[in-house]
Amino acid sequence: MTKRKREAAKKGKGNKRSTRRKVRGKSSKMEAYQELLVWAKDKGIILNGVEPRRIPGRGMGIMATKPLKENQTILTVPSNTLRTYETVNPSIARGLLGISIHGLLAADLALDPSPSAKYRQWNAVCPTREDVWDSLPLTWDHRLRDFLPKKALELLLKQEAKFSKDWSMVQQSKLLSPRSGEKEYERSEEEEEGEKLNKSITRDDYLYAWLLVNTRTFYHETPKTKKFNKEDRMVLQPVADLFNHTSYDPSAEEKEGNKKTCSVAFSPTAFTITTTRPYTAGEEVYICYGNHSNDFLLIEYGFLFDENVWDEVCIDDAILPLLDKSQQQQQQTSATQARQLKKTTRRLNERGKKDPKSQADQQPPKSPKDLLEETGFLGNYNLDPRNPTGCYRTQVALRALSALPSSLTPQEGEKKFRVFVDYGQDPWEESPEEQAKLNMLLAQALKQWRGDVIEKKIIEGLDKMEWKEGHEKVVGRECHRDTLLMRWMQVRRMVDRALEELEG
Ligand SMILES: C[S@@+](CC[C@H](N)C(=O)[O-])C[C@H]1O[C@@H](n2cnc3c(N)ncnc32)[C@H](O)[C@@H]1O
Repeated sequence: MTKRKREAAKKGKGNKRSTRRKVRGKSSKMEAYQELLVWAKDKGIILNGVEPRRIPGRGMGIMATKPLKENQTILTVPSNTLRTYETVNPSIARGLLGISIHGLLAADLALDPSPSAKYRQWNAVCPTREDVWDSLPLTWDHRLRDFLPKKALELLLKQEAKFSKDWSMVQQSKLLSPRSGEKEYERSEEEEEGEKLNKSITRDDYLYAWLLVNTRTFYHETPKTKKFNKEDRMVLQPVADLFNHTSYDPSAEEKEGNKKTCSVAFSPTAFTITTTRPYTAGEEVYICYGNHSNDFLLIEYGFLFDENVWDEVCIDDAILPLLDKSQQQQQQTSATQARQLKKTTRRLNERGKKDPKSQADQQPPKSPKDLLEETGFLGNYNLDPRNPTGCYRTQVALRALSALPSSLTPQEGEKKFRVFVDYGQDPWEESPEEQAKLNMLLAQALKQWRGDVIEKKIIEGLDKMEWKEGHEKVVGRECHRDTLLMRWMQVRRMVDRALEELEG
């Protein structure tokens, strides 16, 4: 990878999607959103001082067209315009009993051309299949999964399992199979409706619809949806789904770029979006999809923030090798001790004496890993901008690693560790040297991880791939690898910040 490209990736440039989108049929998109406005007005959707616009790098978004005050309702979407499980074509709903609501809405989008025609203006402003394939890792070459951070990979595998379940229900339903032979009897209206479905959809057609639903639905709780699992209480909302996401840090009111978003509310009659601060004309108006890390935003929404106060990175791959190593050492020590004890016992037996050690004393001492497993603290260690030197679980793991070797007996070590975990007191705090040792332990683990994994395995690994599209050694698309590289630059930044704190 050239220096220029790497710099571009670092700065978050080189995003194919934004460049291509700017070039692709600008005027047709302009018309599309204007048509959407006419359509929305006709449906009773009220926009007050805001309009959809193309935003470079973010597809469509919502802009203030005039100065807005705080607490101003800027969008009202009547409930009867929502696409819900109840608006799904009845033959699809009947054919997919038991599927998730997500899967059902996706089937409706992919299979039913008549509501698609009804929502033509809305469909026209949705991201294209190419946009979705550029940005969402579920569609990427599987070999790139080796280059995803641990949490991102876990999320992706869960998402894939959900998708596969829904797709296999669609495949097993009769909705895709062509009917054999003409029916002799007169068909009912519903059967005729069913006949109109687009039955030849492929996995990719369904995946596109499924990912559109994934990125555009809103939580919707009504007396009827309350009987569903939380994740099934979802609806699609035309126009409201054009709001982009921003994060907000309530603890840093004055921080630049830290914008309050709008509030979203729903009643039995409508969804409303209301400003929570003033906006100037021409400013993009965001909502907040939740306090999400960049791994989450990447897998679920297909983008990364440059600065994200809710970001975090899992450092299990830095900490778990330390725990494994200390467990191996522990096992070796225990084996040596057991051999010595056996010898002593044999000698005592030969002399007709009893072994003075009780059975309890012969139990091998617990390793830090055993202790963490026993107390529910094994794994899920994270760094985040709010806790640059590791989350509470990381602090627990460091204490388990330090307690045993630094105490006279394993029992004493375990007691010290349990004072921290069970009683919330920190014996390490009393001694600056001990505190410094904990910091050093973490700093060493992070440096090793940065060198061996982030630099060598990931960044060099991505670099080694041929960066020219179409070359046989290429894995995935250039924009996919750029995104991965960008993510790892962010991870490395978080690690460096932690090292500054730990060593500074
Ligand atoms: C609910 S839609 C918002 C409208 C969308 N931009 C569009 O063109 O239709 C969610 C998608 O918008 C994009 N998006 C939302 N917030 C973004 C942001 N802050 N930066 C970049 N892309 C964003 C992502 O592609 C995400 O999957």
